[in-house]
Amino acid sequence: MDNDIERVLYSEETIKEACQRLGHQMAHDYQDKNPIIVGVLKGAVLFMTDVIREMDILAELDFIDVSSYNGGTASSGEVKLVHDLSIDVADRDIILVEDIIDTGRTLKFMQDLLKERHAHSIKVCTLLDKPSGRVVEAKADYVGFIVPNEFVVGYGLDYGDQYRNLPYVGVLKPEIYENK
Ligand SMILES: O=P(O)(O)OC[C@H]1O[C@H](OP(=O)(O)OP(=O)(O)O)[C@H](O)[C@@H]1O
Ligand SMILES: Nc1nc2[nH]cnc2c(=O)[nH]1
Repeated sequence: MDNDIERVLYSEETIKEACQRLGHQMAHDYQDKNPIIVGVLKGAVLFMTDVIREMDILAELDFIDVSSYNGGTASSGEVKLVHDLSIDVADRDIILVEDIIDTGRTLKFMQDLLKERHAHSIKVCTLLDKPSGRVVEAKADYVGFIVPNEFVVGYGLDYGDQYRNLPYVGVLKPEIYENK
């Protein structure tokens, strides 16, 4: 799998430092609020499990599965709810945890859903933010890294549902796409 990577953008060590920074900041901001921390499947799984270990506060965890990339490098433009939350979010403080914000469509979809369900507050923590990809307005409150306009994989992020288990974030060799 390592052989398919052209360039590492964020190493394991760099990601660990970002998880500590973001986790400590959120723990400070959410002390005594008992937030619901919502991981967005599947991409945010690795980031979510690492960042919550840096948060020494009471919190509930939940997951939502939404998808719009169909395995390729371009957004289909249509966000689908694959699996819903299990906790009622009404009057609760929500932290959405994402691996990446690119076009912003996924985040907007989830924010609209949580607002409809009367969440008390909604904040967003993302490992990666790609502002150059935006199609709709979307902003995160806690950001690990601003990424260049490239399709990245690893640490939860996939290409064709592969590469999620790489411990770092990188860019694939061009021939991997060409051979598909
Ligand atoms: O800002 P956007 O352009 O909407 O892209 C961001 C979303 O794309 C990826 O999810 P994807 O739909 O690929 O599902 P996955 O997490 O299961 O891989 C990623 O995990 C984000 O949720
Ligand atoms: N794997 C991956 N998924 C994405 N979803 C939105 N942008 C990206 C990206 O750069 N890489």
